[in-house]
Amino acid sequence: MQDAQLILPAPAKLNLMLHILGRRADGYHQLQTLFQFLDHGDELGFSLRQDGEIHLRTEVPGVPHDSNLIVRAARRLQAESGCRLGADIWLDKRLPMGGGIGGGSSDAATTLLALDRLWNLGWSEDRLAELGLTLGADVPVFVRGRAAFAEGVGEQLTPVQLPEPWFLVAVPQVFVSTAEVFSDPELTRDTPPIKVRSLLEGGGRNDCQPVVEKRYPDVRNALILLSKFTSAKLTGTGACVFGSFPSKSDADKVSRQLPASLPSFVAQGRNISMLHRKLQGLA
Ligand SMILES: C[C@@](CO)(OP(=O)(O)O)[C@H](O)COP(=O)(O)OP(=O)(O)OC[C@H]1O[C@@H](n2ccc(N)nc2=O)[C@H](O)[C@@H]1O
Ligand SMILES: Nc1ncnc2c1ncn2[C@@H]1O[C@H](COP(=O)(O)OP(=O)(O)O)[C@@H](O)[C@H]1O
Repeated sequence: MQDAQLILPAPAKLNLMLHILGRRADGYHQLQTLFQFLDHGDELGFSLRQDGEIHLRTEVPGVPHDSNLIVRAARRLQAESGCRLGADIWLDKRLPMGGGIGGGSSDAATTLLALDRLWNLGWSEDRLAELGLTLGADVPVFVRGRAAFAEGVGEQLTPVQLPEPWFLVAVPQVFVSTAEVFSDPELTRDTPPIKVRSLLEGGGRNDCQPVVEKRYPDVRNALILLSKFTSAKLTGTGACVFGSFPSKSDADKVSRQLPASLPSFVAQGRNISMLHRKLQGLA
């Protein structure tokens, strides 16, 4: 990482609510969800290579080099732009994988924005978000970096201004498969659409929660534990669960009361992602 020319964050996100409205012919689900960023995330370092090679210098257990979303994002941007330059990339992985807080998607978005700069491509945000969508449904919101109400499969984004409370995010030690949750016959798929203006802070439910609670007792236990202190909810398809607090010290206090078997972290909700705040500072 110390050899990197450009070091950028890849923040986590929360789905403050997630409704499932229906299913498209291709099996993908139509959602309404509210994304807010957290001031906590991975960190990536980038250095230019003249030989066109893309090398992720950090090993990620369980994820082969070529299937890492960082490498896939870099190679896709290279192919689409016709750029002959390459990159060495380092990753400081802090976010739990498969946690519903978007670590992989955020890493991919940070890679797209970093290499657009490093390779001097001058791509628009629209073009980067469109390419991002081919990598995953959550990549566009990280490319745009603004808290948003999302519709479609998560790619139709309406920026929103939300309160920025402190969140306690508990991390049950299980891996939840997004595809498995979405293929569960018991999943609610008929929630009526709501209008963005009718959304209240923290309002709305997560339609995936009953299915995930049933399949993963550790997630259910985490929700029960956190519910003793505040209203607790699942983010995305889990496994992480979260609750909000008016101050960091309130959140820290509850974090200290959770059992050692349930790791957690405290972070502030942000309407502009820390990636975009850093990029604006560099501009
Ligand atoms: C539902 C969300 C909410 O944030 O869950 P999390 O992954 O964050 O938990 C995301 O949109 C997930 O996005 P992402 O994790 O990028 O999913 P993808 O790789 O695109 O899809 C994984 C699998 O989930 C199913 N899938 C995903 C998104 C969607 N709107 N409908 C689906 O049916 C599909 O079976 C797909 O093959
Ligand atoms: N850079 C990456 N970071 C995390 N996961 C990655 C990455 N690249 C590929 N993956 C794959 O994506 C899966 C989901 O990752 P992640 O984004 O952390 O979860 P979620 O979508 O639940 O928030 C992981 O299990 C892993 O196999």
